[in-house]
Amino acid sequence: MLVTGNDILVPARAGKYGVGSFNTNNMEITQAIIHTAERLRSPVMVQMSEGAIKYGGQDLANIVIDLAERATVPVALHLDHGSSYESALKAIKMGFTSVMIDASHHQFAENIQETRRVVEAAHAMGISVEAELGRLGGIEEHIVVDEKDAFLTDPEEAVQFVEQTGTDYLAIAIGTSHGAYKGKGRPFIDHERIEKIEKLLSIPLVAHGSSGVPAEIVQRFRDCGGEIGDAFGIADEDLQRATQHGIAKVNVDTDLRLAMTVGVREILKNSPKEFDPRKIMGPAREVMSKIVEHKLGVLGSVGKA
Ligand SMILES: O=C(COP(=O)(O)O)N(O)CCCOP(=O)(O)O
Ligand SMILES: [Zn+2]
Repeated sequence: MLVTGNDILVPARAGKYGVGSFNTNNMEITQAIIHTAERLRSPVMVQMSEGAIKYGGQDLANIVIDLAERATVPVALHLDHGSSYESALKAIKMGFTSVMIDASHHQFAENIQETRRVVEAAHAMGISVEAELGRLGGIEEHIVVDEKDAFLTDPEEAVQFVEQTGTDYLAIAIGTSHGAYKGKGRPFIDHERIEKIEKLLSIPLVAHGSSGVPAEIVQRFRDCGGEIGDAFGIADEDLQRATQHGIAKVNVDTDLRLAMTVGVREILKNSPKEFDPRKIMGPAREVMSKIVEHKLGVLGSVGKA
């Protein structure tokens, strides 16, 4: 059933498990997310960035909404990284049941002001809101301590921010970063910071940049002609620890991008005569479903619906 983000994330925070929030850009990605969640009796969030909305528009949103409405588990449609009040309202008009206003690149006061505007409008329409404080940035050994802190979320500021905006859930910067290159080996995650914020805030916390970039998928990507550098993602153990301390929404996009591409490349490489889209996108959907299944297992949401 199609529900709001709060309907899914408030129980997740209370139950100390994470909910995967997977980006979609087409039908097959959407099916892999929702059908796998149904099979595993797991709540799930499907998110579209502004880039996905530009690419697929209401057509893609309607695919998500239709699958979500018919799903036997709770599904929310979430705007990922909404860049303005107007973008958030447009998404709500399109049928989104959760919206992010990402004003984290503004000064603290402006972030509060912009976020509060969206919260007031969204709440008037029964839609829940994600905001962001702090800035995602990979943490590398060479970044000195004070620079590192400039990126990461300040726990005391987070309390003020939530009190003054009324946001339903908060994306915090804890050392993760978007994309396939999150730091050598096992990227740094500031668990102490998460645990400080957990003690101060009772709302669901959000981790962006949480793809695991599994070595097996990276190798398959290379083996079928893909070119990728030293790619590393967030360790399963780090995600599991974070979900025990307030992280309830976990963003994953890169893993599904890699999985879909591996599925397509392997078919095109191994079956050069193939040009039936169902025989190309179908296997890609399978590779993605396996990634979703693994993630839901890591986050502990299996059987929670
Ligand atoms: O946190 C994440 C993804 O993290 P990941 O790269 O670790 O999967 N996201 O919010 C996904 C952002 C996708 O935006 P766009 O469609 O504009 O490229
Ligand atoms: Zn993000």
